[in-house]
Amino acid sequence: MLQVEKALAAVLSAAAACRAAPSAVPLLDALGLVLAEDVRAPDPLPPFRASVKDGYAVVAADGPGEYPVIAEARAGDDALGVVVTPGTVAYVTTGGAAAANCYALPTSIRCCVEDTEQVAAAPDGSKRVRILARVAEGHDIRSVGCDIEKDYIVLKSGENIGPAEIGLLATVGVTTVKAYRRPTIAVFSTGDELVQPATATLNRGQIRDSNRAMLLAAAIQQKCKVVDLGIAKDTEESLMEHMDAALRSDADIILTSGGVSMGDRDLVKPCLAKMGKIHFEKIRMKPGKPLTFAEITSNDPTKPSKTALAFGLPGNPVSCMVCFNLFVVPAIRLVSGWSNPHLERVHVRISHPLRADPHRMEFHRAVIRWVLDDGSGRPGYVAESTGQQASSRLLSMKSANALLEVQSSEQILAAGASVQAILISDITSPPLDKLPAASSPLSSHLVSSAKGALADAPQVAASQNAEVKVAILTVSDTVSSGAGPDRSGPRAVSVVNSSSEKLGGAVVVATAVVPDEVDKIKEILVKWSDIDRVNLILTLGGTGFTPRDVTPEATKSVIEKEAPGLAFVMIQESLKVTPFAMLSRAACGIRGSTLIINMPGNPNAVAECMEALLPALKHAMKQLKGDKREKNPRHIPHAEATPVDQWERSFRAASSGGGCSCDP
Ligand SMILES: Nc1ncnc2c1ncn2[C@@H]1O[C@H](COP(=O)(O)OP(=O)(O)OP(=O)(O)O)[C@@H](O)[C@H]1O
Ligand SMILES: Nc1nc2c(c(=O)[nH]1)N[C@H]1C(S)=C(S)[C@@H](COP(=O)(O)O)O[C@H]1N2
Ligand SMILES: [Mg+2]
Repeated sequence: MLQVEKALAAVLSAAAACRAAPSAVPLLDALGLVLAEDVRAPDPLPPFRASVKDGYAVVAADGPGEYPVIAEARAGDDALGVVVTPGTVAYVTTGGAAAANCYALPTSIRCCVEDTEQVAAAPDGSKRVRILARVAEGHDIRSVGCDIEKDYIVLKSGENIGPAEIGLLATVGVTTVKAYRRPTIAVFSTGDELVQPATATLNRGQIRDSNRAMLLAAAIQQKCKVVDLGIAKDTEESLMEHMDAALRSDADIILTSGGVSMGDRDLVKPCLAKMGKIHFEKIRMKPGKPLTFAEITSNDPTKPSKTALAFGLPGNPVSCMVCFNLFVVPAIRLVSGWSNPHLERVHVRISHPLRADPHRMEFHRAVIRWVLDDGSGRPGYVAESTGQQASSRLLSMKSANALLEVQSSEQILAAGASVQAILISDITSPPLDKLPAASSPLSSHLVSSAKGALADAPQVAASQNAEVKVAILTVSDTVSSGAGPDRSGPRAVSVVNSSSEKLGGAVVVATAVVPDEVDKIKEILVKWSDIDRVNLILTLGGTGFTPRDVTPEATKSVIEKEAPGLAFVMIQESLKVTPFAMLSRAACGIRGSTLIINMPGNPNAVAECMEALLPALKHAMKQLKGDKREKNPRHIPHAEATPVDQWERSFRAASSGGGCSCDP
């Protein structure tokens, strides 16, 4: 079975080759598309010296006083011929032209009308005004091109076009733009048991087809054109007919659901094999294991050869939808020109215990929301499960805005543990009557739901009472820039959770990702140590020899006492795994009552290093808390020791013929 990451990599490499050619798109139709060209400003903005506010153009040297108003330049006027000379002023409005050729001298605009007083008109009826304040030259004037310079590249190829970008295109006069079109997606369901959703009465053995409507909606939500190809029977003939129809529809992506597992009439895979190349057909994930991915080619002689990405999604509706989000959405994004097609991830804290699957990574459906206190005393995201997670139970997808990535393990993740959440929808504020009020600290909610949820499971203390509060810092330019997923952080969370008891009741209370920069690393180490008072910080990555590897330097600059023994043991044990372990310059040490341990960035390294440290970490944690009883396990308390004359003892040993190392 393929790992999820490897499967996604296979999908993305195929999708990259299928990227649709860019085409000219009218301005408003470009919304949501990806730009396929750089866009330059043909002229400066503002094209003339413009007033920032409503007020008066004055000669700066004149200063406060009463002056005749000789002209008016409103927004839209060209203000040509308006010349403000010493002893005169001109009324201007925001955006009104105040170009240099309007005024004889370098002038300033005293824009705040509030800094002036209207006075009675002159006997000849001309307007006069009292200026109350002195102004510096150029004050409140937008110089030519101060917002956008001529020839400036306002938008680059590869950028997503949202409303602001549409505004920028309009600003520089672009009304048709080159952009990547969204793929066309053909959808059909498979299964003899399926009937149309409109079927009022179901005969025995029949179920309504839910997946097709769901996938069509999901594709439309991704701004794709869709082709609805109905329901295929569980026969090779019907399946091939639907596949051909999908290719004839010029679809870039074909989505089928059902018939990809081990059943004797699961015929989608053999059909895909006949029509093209299957890239993979089983994934180590839950739900969604039977997902099949292929590239198939139309052999319609009347048309140029066309290759389409074919996803054989599992029949169970939840499996189908989870696979759509994890694999089809990134493929759509890449075909549509996105440079980073990955789904957005956030770290969340679970508000009740979660049992991990022992064999496969699980994508647990959840509703995440932002709360003022996520249980660690600080604001953060909290995740509520959508309940029973059977892959046939579409209710477990209802309202779900995230998939919690639960690494496979024998453990139960404690309430309050931190996991990575993959965003699959907007984070909306749920109806308050459904969830505890945002202000109530999560901790009270944690304890009640933990007690109820898995009474028989070994309860680990909820985070705020945790014996050992752990924080995990992923140090990586790649992950912090969003160019790739954080594989080490979630793995470290899982390792800590599975070692919780051996660590004396450890819970991950905070996770973060920073680039390989000393200041950024130091800042969070100091905050977690001095403010949040966590007991143990694990940093992941940046301990090697590359120029950007600076985690040890950052760590040494914040620790007060070194703990070289920990680094020694990690390397010693790691050398049994890889000779490259000698390349880790990991540093370990103590700041206040916080132990900071650098670990290598390889996801396996965390488990390997934690394994090496476990025998002594619980002891170390207790010592850090000042637990005086925590001495060497073989410690003989002074009070009980019978006084021994150490010299006498050595003399006797030496003179008893036992010989001594210093004897000639
Ligand atoms: N379009 C659909 N709408 C609703 N339910 C469906 C749909 N397609 C399949 N199912 C249901 O999903 C379950 C699995 O269907 P099927 O056996 O075809 O899936 P599969 O791809 O072979 O994967 P697996 O059998 O491992 O779930 C069945 O209970 C089936 O009735
Ligand atoms: N246990 C263990 N230690 C390990 C590794 C590993 O995979 N497992 N990777 C090694 C490698 S390849 C390097 S380059 C150094 C530094 O890795 P880092 O720069 O990600 O910290 O850690 C080394 N130590
Ligand atoms: Mg099946």
